[in-house]
Amino acid sequence: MDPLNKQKEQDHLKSVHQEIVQRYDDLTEEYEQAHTETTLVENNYTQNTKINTFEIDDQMETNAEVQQQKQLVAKNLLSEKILEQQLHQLNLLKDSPYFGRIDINEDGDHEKLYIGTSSFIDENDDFLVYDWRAPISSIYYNGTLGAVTYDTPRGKQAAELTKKRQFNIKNGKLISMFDTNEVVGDEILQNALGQNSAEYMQNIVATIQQEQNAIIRDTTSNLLLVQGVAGSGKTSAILQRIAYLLYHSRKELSAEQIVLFSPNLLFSNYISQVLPSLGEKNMRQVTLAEFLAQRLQGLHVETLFKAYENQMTAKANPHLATLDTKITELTHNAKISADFMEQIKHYATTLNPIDFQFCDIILDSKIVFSAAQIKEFYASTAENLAPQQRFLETKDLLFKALKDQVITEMSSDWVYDQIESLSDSEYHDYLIGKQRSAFQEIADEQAYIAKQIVENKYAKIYDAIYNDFFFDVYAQYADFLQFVATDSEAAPLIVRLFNEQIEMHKIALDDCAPVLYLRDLLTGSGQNHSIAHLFIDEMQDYTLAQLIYLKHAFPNAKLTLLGDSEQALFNELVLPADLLNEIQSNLNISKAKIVQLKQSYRSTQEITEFTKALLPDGDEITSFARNGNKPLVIRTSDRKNRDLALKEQLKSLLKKYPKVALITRDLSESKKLAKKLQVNFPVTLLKDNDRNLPDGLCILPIYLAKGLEFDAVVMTNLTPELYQDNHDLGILYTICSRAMHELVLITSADLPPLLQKIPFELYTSEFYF
Ligand SMILES: Nc1ncnc2c1ncn2[C@@H]1O[C@H](COP(=O)(O)OP(=O)(O)OP(=O)(O)O)[C@@H](O)[C@H]1O
Repeated sequence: MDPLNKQKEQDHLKSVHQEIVQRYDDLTEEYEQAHTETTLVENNYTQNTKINTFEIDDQMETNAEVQQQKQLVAKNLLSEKILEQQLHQLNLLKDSPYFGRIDINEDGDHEKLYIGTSSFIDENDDFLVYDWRAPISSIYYNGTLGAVTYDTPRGKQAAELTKKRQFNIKNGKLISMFDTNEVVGDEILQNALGQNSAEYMQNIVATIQQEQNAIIRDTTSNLLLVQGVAGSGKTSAILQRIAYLLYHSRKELSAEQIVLFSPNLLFSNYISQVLPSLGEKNMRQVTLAEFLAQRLQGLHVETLFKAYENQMTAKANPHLATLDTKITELTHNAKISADFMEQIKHYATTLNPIDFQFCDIILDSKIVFSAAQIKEFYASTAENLAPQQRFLETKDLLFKALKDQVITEMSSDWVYDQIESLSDSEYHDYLIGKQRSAFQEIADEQAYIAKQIVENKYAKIYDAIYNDFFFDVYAQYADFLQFVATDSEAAPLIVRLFNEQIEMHKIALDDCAPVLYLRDLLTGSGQNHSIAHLFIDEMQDYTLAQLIYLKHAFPNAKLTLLGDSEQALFNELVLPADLLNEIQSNLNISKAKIVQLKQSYRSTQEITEFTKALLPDGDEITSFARNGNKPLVIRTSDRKNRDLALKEQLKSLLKKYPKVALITRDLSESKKLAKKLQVNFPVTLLKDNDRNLPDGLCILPIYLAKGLEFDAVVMTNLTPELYQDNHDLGILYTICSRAMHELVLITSADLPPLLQKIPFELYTSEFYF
């Protein structure tokens, strides 16, 4: 780079930086002032609310004053919030005002535009920095030098791109810069990818690649299916996409209207800093286990991890399979299918009122409303209504009946006796919030208290009606199981197994989506209409039944689903195009689009070439030209030597890297290894409720490593017995592809069949005999 150019850029940076610092200081002052003012008004407001409100005139006046104060506090808080947000953005800009520059000729005008995480406009209304999400900034990501176009509200605008420059700026200092003709040049990307693994995922705003940009800037698809190979930036791209959508639809969309389903809690925490680093608030995050547990309160919901562990144990010990495991296996494929959900729908819409599984509403062992009575209420509603409307009307009838019951009971003797026995202070407690003048006579006052006493007695019944406790969805689902399996000899066994689990307050994962769907369809509950975008990461781990339920639960949400079928641990592998068709038709979505990402960024070229070779169609994956050591495959004569080799490798890797992971196929193996190694190393054994990924050696089962990455990954006990079929391939591929810089595999003397097909030149061999 010409030193003169560098000097010019340094001077430019200095002046922009100064302006940002100045604005930051001014705004901090403004913020502090606003904060003091809010505290003052708030104090004033609490004083005012303490004013005696007994006299009616005073009360009216105070009310008006309080309202005014309240509005003032709300207004001040809002402007404080806005200032806080601006300060946060300026703080990010202070550190690195921009990362790119584009020079364009547009209709004869020559312009230099600097691109950063948010816009910065000076006092003359000139853009010193353009937000990376501004339409014109797309040229930085998409364009090579020459003729380019970008979107404007008036349609496409043509321009000529004459220069594209990238900067590496830290703490307001220019570290390096490059001119490039590529989409986004290699040097900066090389630099970003060569770093050590960090506690939190970094944003990729400066180096977004063209194919990722297509995902980020898509605003028209109702279903965007991203199928990308391991490490291709799927997660990175969707987090950038969320930031983009928030910018693009600033007025209609807030972070609270976006939900991301993440694979585990470690992952949720790992990605939690990306949006704040882009100046945006985090979306809501939830794991499937959390979501289901929240909707099936009172039951212990089987997690995906538990189901996987059970599968692993069953596979390792086929001779131990019980009748229940066999039934579970037998019904698994049916229960996770779209057909099953369709049958639920059909059952729910054609259900005869007689078969509705209502249950008694009981208070202190006495039936308040019997199941038969509730059935009658249901039967009295209009037949032509949908079941959920009839259910809601039944609920209304129950509320009305309860109200009548309260009125009847108000004048009963026990209520009268209770009022008589009240102390003065208890009596007055019942009248809190009421004006003396509200009652004409003492009898009115007593009736008012009587109503409260009876209402208190029936509060639990009110809750029970409100929460639909008069409907037994589990009994209903058992009835449905009986109904769908009538032809099968196994029907009674299937129903028995489900009922037994419910009695033990447990539910199998396969039953969750169908049960919830049935409940929602019959009761009209469970739908959240306010969510505008639903993102599902690691979608290959979701069943079609679960996706159908999620679409039902968030009916207004646009879907972005991302995954890699090669990393399927829990389900069968499906080809991307088939997946799109299947999802689109079953979820009934128009405007669907699939984007495939083939370039892998996470690992060194050597590691990617190795992992590619594991897959039957691995040729489609492109590795990124960042070099390192070839993966090391150590063949050992026995378990003792495996352990020796493992310790030696871990010792040397821990000297080189902050984050080293020993990834296993299941939790029991992780536990065994942790026990064995903790004598020699500080070890962290990670479990499914852990959130933090500490430095040093982590031992974890593969399902917890989903979506994560480590400087070095080690696998041991790779024996031909354990790694042979396609299911094991998913496990092996997912583990290997977590490695950024080093990969070590410790095997038995005989290589497992899955490794035998890898060309020798793709790895270094060592022997430990
Ligand atoms: N354009 C990019 N610029 C810089 N780094 C990138 C880019 N794209 C991806 N990366 C890096 O590559 C790594 C993998 O990205 P990410 O985790 O988003 O991939 P993924 O497709 O979700 O992976 P997996 O499916 O294997 O979990 C991360 O370290 C990410 O920062």
